[in-house]
Amino acid sequence: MAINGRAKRKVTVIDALNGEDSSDKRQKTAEPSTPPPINLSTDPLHAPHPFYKESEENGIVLRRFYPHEMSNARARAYNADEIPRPIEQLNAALTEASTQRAGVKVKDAVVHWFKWDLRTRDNRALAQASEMAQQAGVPLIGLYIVSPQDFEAHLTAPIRVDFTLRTLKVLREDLAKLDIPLWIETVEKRTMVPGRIADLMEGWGANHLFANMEYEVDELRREAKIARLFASRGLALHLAHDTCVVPPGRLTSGSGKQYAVYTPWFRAWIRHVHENPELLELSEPPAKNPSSARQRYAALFDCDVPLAPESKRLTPEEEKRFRPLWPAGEHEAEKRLQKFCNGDIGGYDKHRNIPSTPSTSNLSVHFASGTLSARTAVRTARDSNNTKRLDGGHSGIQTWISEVAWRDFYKHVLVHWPYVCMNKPFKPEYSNIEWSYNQDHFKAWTEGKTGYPIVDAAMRQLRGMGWMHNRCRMIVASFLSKDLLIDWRMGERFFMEHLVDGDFASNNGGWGFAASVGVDPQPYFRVFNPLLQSEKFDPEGEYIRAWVPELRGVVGKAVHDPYARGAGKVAAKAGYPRAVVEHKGARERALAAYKRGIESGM
Ligand SMILES: Cc1cc2nc3c(=O)[nH]c(=O)nc-3n(C[C@H](O)[C@H](O)[C@H](O)COP(=O)(O)OP(=O)(O)OC[C@H]3O[C@@H](n4cnc5c(N)ncnc54)[C@H](O)[C@@H]3O)c2cc1C
Repeated sequence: MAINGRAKRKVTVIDALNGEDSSDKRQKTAEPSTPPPINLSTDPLHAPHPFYKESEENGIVLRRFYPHEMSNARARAYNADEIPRPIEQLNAALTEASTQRAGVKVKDAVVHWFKWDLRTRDNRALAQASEMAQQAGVPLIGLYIVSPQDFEAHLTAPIRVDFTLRTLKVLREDLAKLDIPLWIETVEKRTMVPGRIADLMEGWGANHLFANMEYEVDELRREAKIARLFASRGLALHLAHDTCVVPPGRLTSGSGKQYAVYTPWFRAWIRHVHENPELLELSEPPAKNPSSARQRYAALFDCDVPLAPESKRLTPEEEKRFRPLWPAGEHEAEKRLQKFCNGDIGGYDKHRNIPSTPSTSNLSVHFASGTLSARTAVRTARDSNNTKRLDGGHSGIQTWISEVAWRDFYKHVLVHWPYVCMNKPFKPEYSNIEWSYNQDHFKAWTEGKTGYPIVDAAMRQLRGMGWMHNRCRMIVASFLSKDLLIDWRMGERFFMEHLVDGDFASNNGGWGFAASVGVDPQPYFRVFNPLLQSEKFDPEGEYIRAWVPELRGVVGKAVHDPYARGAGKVAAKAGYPRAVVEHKGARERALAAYKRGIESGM
């Protein structure tokens, strides 16, 4: 299936280099123990960005897995269509294999590869796999690969890994009721995943593999590799669009360009869904396997869900704290969605910015893990409205649907501007800002000890729950990148390492917005004042007192700024820190640094 296709391409840099694309080469050679060599070529497309050392030394570019930070020229070459995007490379691989794929006969079984689509209901590729299996009268097999190196490379938080493994248990049980086995296997080296899947398929006598698309760069490149490998081994790979309501690449402006601004994009999104109602049609869950599957694939039904890799394991205390907060599996997602659509969605537009009230859906973990599809969510919300239009009727429902659409938006961005997935900001010139790497300040931020109560409450919520309210995500991201002038990518990384709902596109998009380096961002000269944000969105200080016990004894509005509002003694006695920076001065410093960086012309 070709998507995001482009009729005609200019002569590309790749062509000019006789097919040598350093990023592809990296995929073939990168072994985590030996970082890829630094190419200090003077060719601007291959030379690193002048600040590449800072990004490596501060854990932003993981050299165990990836090459150095690319030059701005290389990012711009993607924008100028001079370097093929990973999605285009995947489409090319799928197109190359299309004739061969069409000729592949169904043999003994059909396989669905679960990734971040851990559900049986409304799962596009799973439904297609089931249909093929049914038509051929053969069993369907589920497959899940645990890839510890992907967890490392993608900074997957232990709480997210734990949620995933618990979800796999639910999924395995649900599939078993349909006599469908779920085979779960750990593959230590991520470069070995394609070959291992092919081996498993051959071992099971299965020729067809179905999977849903993932839009991050590593995954697109891996799938391109699988498409080619499968073609060489007489197997067939089928990919479906599932995670977004509108598949990436479908929405373009009047002049044929991808949208980089949300509002017109959202109007186009609404129009497109109204014109293509099938986008909100739900897929059938898989059908029951023939009972012979139980004998034939008996060993696959015995498969255990493994423990998390050691570096991603929760402590017993964390397990006790987190697990009741985040019940796993698609049934929980369904329950939560129904409850929200029958209740809080009504006041969502009014209350969603108040972090002390449970007014948002708390469904992000389910969207991120694929225990809930965005289609089901939008459709359920729409059906609880008094109109079939997504932009009509109840304003709480409309607003919620428009928030779910942000998730689509950031995935569309990722596909068209893939270098955002390679540690580059959407606007390459924002790479030239001279960030601070002050470790004391960064530590104070991560620990919720900056002396700014709203920031500290939010960071402690993140550590305490593995989740943070959206308003607070914006406040702490702005504080890190502007008040502390710390490289926003350190914050982006810290979020991924701690969020139960960590999703690359939404996290990167959110950081890009708040740090003013992303697509459709806050202008850089708009710097959140943490005190004003605190007074506006937590007027009574309930959120602050819930998460910062040192300030529970502070009465009234002093809780927003205890040392400046006469509550210094209480705060100091309870051990609450003084502000690490003074906001007004920090703001001036940030404005100057942003301006200098943008105007530096690198
Ligand atoms: C700096 C920053 C980092 C973020 N990192 C992530 C992340 O890693 N994973 C993640 O899912 N969301 C992220 N978000 C978006 C948003 O904060 C969360 O989706 C939201 O707080 C989740 O709570 P909820 O499910 O109750 O949301 P609701 O308010 O109920 O919204 C419903 C759903 O819409 C989507 N959504 C809502 N707001 C946004 C948004 N601004 N961008 C993208 N999708 C949105 C989410 O899937 C969410 O579950 C980030 C935002 C910022 C500012």
